[in-house]
Amino acid sequence: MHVDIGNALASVASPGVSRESLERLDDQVADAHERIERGMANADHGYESLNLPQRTDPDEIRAAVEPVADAEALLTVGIGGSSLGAATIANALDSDTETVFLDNVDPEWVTAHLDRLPLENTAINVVSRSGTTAETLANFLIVREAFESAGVDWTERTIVTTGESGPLRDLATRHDLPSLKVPDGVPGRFSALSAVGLVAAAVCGHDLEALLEGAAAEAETLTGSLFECPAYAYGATTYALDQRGAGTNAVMPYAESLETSAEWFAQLWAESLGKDDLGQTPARALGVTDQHSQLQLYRAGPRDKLVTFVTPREGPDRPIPETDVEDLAYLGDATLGELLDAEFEATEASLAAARRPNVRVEIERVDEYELGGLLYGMEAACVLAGELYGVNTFEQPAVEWAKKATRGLLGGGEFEEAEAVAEKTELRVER
Ligand SMILES: O=P(O)(O)OC[C@H]1O[C@](O)(CO)[C@@H](O)[C@@H]1O
Repeated sequence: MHVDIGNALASVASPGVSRESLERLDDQVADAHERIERGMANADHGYESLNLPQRTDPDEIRAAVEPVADAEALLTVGIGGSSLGAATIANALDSDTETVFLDNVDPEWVTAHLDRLPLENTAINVVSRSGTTAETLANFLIVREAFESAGVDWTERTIVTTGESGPLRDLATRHDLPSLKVPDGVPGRFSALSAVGLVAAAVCGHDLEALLEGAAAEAETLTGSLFECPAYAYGATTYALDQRGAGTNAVMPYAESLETSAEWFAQLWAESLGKDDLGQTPARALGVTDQHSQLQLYRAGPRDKLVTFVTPREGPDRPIPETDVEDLAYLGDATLGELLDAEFEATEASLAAARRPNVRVEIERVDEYELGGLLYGMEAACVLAGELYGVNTFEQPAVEWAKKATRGLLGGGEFEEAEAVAEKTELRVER
């Protein structure tokens, strides 16, 4: 990926970061890079994520999905990092395989998906590192029941990706299901370039080697300076802007195919950096659509955010037909791609003109190689930012409270968190 931080400089934006500040910060980047390199070399928890381009075995993944490689549809049952990486890749790339990601427990929504999928020709990709995530297991039990009710042998259509032990590992063993292991030392939000993210890509027929080669090429750019490494330029600049008041990072891809990547980024950024009262709030946006929605706030609201544009340099195009509507005649001389590019450049300039910080992240095009580089680059940026914040990037203790409360509310044990739910302070305003 390529990064342009020009519109984040103090000479352009407020909040902004001066070149001098970036040069001082670069010393911390160099120290952080040494810790990151050491962590990778030692395969330390979390840092191991940045070794995935070398660790992941595409042949092992293809072998596991071989029984369902011809599936008409793929149903992925997982949540958070066990779904978003796979969804980012699947939703970015064209495939004849219909993909559905069950990463919520909305009964109407789950039922609607199950009712319309051709279950006899649908593969089930159930993913959970722990194997105990309530949403994933509840949805898997419902999916299994739906297959049984339809007379389809779910054991012939299911691939399991999970940890070394736990209920899902037991299920795979009991039913002799094709299974893959969630790699040790890789938190879910950093696992897109492992079996967790690549089983879906394999079933969809995507080029796993190209995804990993793009990631490996991005890994080669990791040097000790933000002025030489795009990932570190992004991680350091967003950190510096947050330190200067940009507490929100609105990620705005200018491609429908990259919309899910903003959702994936949101988990990566929030769950990695949101600790010890620190962290930057990721907001999800989409270009051009949000120029007619959130741009008003970004350009004229509080000076508390930066906008991260993610844009492919090239892609398929389509001419706009001529029109006899005089005011719109200029459109007939253009293509949709030219309109999209003009709108992106205009919006980027619009923010700079209002001295609102923004960063441009570019990839050549939306293909496996470039996507692998983007995923890896943002992961490396996040690891660097975590080093600069001084937080524990790779744990997520704050999510456990609600899990315990949920379990307590459903009679799954005695949890004081569940009691706290009952003590909610109310001030109801009824219609
Ligand atoms: O893969 P698992 O263990 O089902 O966890 C799913 C997701 O839930 C979390 O643990 C947060 O609850 C995420 O970090 C993770 O990606």
